[in-house]
Amino acid sequence: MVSQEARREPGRKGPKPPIPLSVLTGFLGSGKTTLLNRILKDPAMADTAVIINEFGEIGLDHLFVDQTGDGIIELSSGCLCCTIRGDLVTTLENLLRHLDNGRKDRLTRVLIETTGLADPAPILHTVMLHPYLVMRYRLDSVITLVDAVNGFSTLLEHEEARKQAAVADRIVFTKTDLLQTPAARAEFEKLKHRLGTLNPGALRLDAQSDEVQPSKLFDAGLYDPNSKIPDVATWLNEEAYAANTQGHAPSHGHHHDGHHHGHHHDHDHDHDVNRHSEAIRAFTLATDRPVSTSALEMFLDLLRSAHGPKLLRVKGIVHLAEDPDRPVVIHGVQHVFHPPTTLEDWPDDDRRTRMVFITKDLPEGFVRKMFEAFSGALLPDTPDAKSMTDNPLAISGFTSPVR
Ligand SMILES: Nc1nc2c(ncn2[C@@H]2O[C@H](COP(=O)(O)OP(=O)(O)OP(=O)(O)O)[C@@H](O)[C@H]2O)c(=O)[nH]1
Repeated sequence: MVSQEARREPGRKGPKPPIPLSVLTGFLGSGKTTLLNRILKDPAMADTAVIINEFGEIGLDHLFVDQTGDGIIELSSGCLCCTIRGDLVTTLENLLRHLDNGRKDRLTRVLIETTGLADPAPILHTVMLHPYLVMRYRLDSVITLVDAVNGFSTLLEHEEARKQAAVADRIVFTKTDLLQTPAARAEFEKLKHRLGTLNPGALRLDAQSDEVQPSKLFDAGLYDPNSKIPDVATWLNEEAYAANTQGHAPSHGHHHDGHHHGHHHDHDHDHDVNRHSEAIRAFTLATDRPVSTSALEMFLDLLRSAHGPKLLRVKGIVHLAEDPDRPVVIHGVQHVFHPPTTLEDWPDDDRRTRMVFITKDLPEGFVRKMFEAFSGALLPDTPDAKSMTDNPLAISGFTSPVR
């Protein structure tokens, strides 16, 4: 699987390396087509297949994308995340078929542009859950465009926008050239602060600067094709989560459901920003203690079966008790986890188990307690482990298989 790719020597026979697949998302009018047009001119984008999802009876977006020909595939008459996932599977299969039968020479990456209202998770699931596609494609980056002018109010008002921001590996600010007034710039600061809570680990880029290039947008996955040693530190970016936790005192972790702040424009305090987005949290768990394989499986199984929809994104590297020299990498989007990957070695001296979480309506304390019950204090009758296994709701989670 992917770890084979990391070990592959040029010219050696074996399964073809998986093709990186990225998702370009962002709210309505955030500038997806504009950015796409710009990066498609870059020679690094040659041999990229772009799948554009239209929503509405007559697809128009492809008319505005400059490049024509084989590379652009339009999927219309529905939204990828809802009704036309089958079309996406067929399209991805056809691309492989063309590659395998020689009708297409090279396919270096696939980029899927979603509609502005799409939840990216089901699109990622389409690939992760497909037994063949998951072998031939690997999830590389989720790139989320955020309008610097309207982004703050969009985040406040639209759940889809918050989800798009929360699952991103890259956040690209668009329209920063329009931040002309002090008020607009102050609003932009609030937007950045809010994004820091939703998703502290994503690399931020400005569409108006030269930094928005394929090399910065892509290759955000664990595996850099140019390097044999996976860059786990960059991939997890756990320091960003730590800074985020320190920056937000625990007393701000709760929200006031009974009190809705209808007007949010002139409030800058965390409690006032938005009661909804407070439900999305980003945090990290770490432990020095090796984790047994069964404990890891139970923890993940319970999490994803009982709380799957609340796990917007989970990434981690785990020190297994049974195989301490070969860490296991986990990666999940909601209830769907990639098959865990075993690395041949630790990427650096840090051999702790580390996991980063972006959750919705799932408090950090709950996940932490559960993790401690299964990992740290795994002795059978510690109070935490006991309370977990005594919980009938928790037990029901054990029944579904870990992929
Ligand atoms: N000033 C400025 N305008 C921008 C920028 N990026 C995009 N726009 C403009 O914003 C409008 C919307 O951009 P699009 O690229 O069509 O946005 P989109 O996300 O593809 O839109 P939908 O497909 O409707 O979701 C267009 O008028 C663009 O010219 C930017 O960085 N600065």
